[in-house]
Amino acid sequence: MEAEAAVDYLVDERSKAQFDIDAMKIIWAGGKHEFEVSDRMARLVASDPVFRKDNRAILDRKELFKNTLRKAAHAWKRIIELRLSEQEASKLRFFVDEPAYTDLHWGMFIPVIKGQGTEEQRKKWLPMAYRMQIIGCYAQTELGHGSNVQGLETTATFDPELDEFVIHSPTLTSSKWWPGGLGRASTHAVVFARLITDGKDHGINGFIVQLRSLDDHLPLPGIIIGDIGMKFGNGAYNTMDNGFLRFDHVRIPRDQMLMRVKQVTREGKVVQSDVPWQLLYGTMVYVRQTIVADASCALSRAVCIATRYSAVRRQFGSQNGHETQVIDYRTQQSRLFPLLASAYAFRFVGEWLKWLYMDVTQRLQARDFSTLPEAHACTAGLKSLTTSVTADAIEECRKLCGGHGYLCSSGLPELFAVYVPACTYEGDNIVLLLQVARFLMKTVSQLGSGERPVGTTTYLLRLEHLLQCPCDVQGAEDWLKPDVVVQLFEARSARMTVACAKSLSKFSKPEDGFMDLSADLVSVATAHCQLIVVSKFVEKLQQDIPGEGVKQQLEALCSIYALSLLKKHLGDFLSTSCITSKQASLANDVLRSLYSQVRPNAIALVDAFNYTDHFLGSVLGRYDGNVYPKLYEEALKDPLNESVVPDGYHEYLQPVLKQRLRTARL
Ligand SMILES: CCCCCCCC/C=C\CCCCCCCCCCCCC/C=C/C(=O)SCCNC(=O)CCNC(=O)[C@H](O)C(C)(C)COP(=O)(O)OP(=O)(O)OC[C@H]1O[C@@H](n2cnc3c(N)ncnc32)[C@H](O)[C@@H]1OP(=O)(O)O
Ligand SMILES: Cc1cc2nc3c(=O)[nH]c(=O)nc-3n(C[C@H](O)[C@H](O)[C@H](O)COP(=O)(O)OP(=O)(O)OC[C@H]3O[C@@H](n4cnc5c(N)ncnc54)[C@H](O)[C@@H]3O)c2cc1C
Repeated sequence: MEAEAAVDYLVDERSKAQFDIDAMKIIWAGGKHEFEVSDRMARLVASDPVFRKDNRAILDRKELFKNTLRKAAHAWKRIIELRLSEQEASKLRFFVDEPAYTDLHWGMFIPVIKGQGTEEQRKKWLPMAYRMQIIGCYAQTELGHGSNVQGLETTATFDPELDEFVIHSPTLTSSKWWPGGLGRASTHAVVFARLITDGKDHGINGFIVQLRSLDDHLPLPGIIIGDIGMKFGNGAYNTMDNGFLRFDHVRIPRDQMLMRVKQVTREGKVVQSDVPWQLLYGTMVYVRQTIVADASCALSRAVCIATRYSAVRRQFGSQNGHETQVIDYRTQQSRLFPLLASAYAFRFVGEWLKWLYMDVTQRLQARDFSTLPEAHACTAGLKSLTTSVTADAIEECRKLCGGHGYLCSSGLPELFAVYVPACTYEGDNIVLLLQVARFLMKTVSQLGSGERPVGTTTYLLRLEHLLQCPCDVQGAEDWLKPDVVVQLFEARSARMTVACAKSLSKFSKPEDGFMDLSADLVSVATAHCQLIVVSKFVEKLQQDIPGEGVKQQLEALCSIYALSLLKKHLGDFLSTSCITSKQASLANDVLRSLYSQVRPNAIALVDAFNYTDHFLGSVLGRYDGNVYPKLYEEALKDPLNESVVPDGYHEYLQPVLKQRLRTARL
């Protein structure tokens, strides 16, 4: 092959940018300090050979898992040696880019003890967990029930004589099934089980249970445990040991029941504390919030690959003697740029959701529980919306890269396989949207009773106006006015919510209405969540945005985000009479001109994500655009190319070929 020239094939593209890219990098990272930490951690990981990840697709399961254990141990060593802060450590984990048992230990086991344990329990368990002297997981889902948490079957029966709980799996379907880190690594779990005292069932609660010996890692008596097997895709989520777990009358001391929400006294009396019982679901609220922030990362990564490759790839036509860059096709732009805009939109809504979560946490500490329902609805709804869009977008980016997108070396197949379960874990996306719809229906039904909607539902206070206001678009330029767009999204959501509430009121039993109208309720919830994302993008632009041209780029992306949603859900907007068909047609014209505005900035807008080539893991998304020689290099690394004649030739190919010769002679 020809010697490789050190050329940046995207240099011309970069020179077209009309904004200060360094300023945009800081906006994307969420601040100067955040940018600096992220940049440093990305480089640290990229330069460390232990964190190599280009061989994941070809390792067998055992090698893959052992390799993950090695990486996790090495990461932990580096974290201690370099005295990394929590923020730095979590960035380091992000750039290592490999699902591992440590995610559940840090992301769920520690938070569940923090959120549902008493002061005493936190003092006892957290120091060991922080030092990783114990490794924990979150064992809620069972073979028979995941979404329906109240339907879990594992029992925790109090034995007052010995002051212990007996944890038991009474049926096959009560086996814990799915918890990450459970299969091989965890020594402990927070197990969700039915609390039974004196023959009475008090519902679900969390219990800290030791699973494996801290000396030799063997399962403790009465514990049957293992990995649930290979999951979708090679490499991908198979670095994680999702596990099964059965209990045969396993005894734990009474003080291992997490007692912030409910307590069991020495005599076996159950005392409900004054915090809402829904705090039992609090860890899920926390993780859903992190999943929204993560969606913008996965989406931006796929978009970065597809955008760079679309600028490198040429097919047909002629531009100054060259074939056309595929990024210049309007169809490519209309598929790609809304995804680029969504990446930025999800970034900003993720920042806002983090703030909302911190706010609700502080209020809970001060015993103000009033914003909990809204925090639940926002985290559930936005988790659902952003993960569904991101999963579909990764697949769209694969298609945007044509045939080469299907190669593992494009980075997209693995990204897709790792990402799609986000639509299911931490709550199936449809089940979560139904929670949002329930919250909206409740909010609307309480409007007459003087209960004031709060936070993201405040717009429902202007219900009368929103139900009849015409859309304020006369000319195409009106579509660029943020207040016009926000009001339109409010009107669509309000009208769909009220229409559904009216249909529900016709049922004598509300549960029957919820069953019958569930598909419409999901559409209502989606409309409400899209309104939140649009509004938070608009609010972000009302802040001080430093850097030449940065605000203008973000304004264009915000309009693309909103108008492409309008185009996609035109049926909603037309059927609720929120807009006319003439206005819809104007919106389409504006979108085309916005795509032209973004086009020269596209490469710089994805460079602003500041992803290293190591993190992207994609030949197509390389920073220098040097795609073709690298595709060859990657192909030649495949084990199939290790020998010129394949293994199996003599046994299976040659005889067939010879037989064909004989047949031919006949
Ligand atoms: C190799 C490298 C290693 C590097 C290592 C380096 C070291 C590391 C250092 C640092 C690293 C940090 C790393 C951190 C990484 C973090 C990553 C985190 C990864 C996460 C991975 C995820 C894995 C997946 C986990 C799971 O899936 S856990 C299981 C999740 N399960 C669910 O989500 C179940 C879904 N079901 C439900 O939530 C509920 O059952 C329901 C659907 C809501 C129904 O509940 P039910 O009570 O039956 O229903 P209702 O009657 O509808 O509701 C009653 C009432 O409650 C309200 N409600 C419901 N939910 C909530 C809630 N969550 N909060 C508040 N309120 C709630 C609901 O609105 C109702 O209210 P009303 O009565 O008022 O209407
Ligand atoms: C990769 C991965 C990692 C996981 N990690 C963990 C973990 O660490 N710990 C843990 O405890 N769990 C974990 N889980 C389990 C996960 O939380 C559950 O799978 C998830 O909550 C969905 O529940 P389910 O499997 O019961 O789905 P089901 O509820 O059985 O869903 C099946 C179908 O039924 C539909 N459906 C269900 N209920 C309704 C309804 N009321 N109305 C309309 N449609 C409905 C759903 O939309 C879906 O289409 C993990 C799962 C995965 C895939």
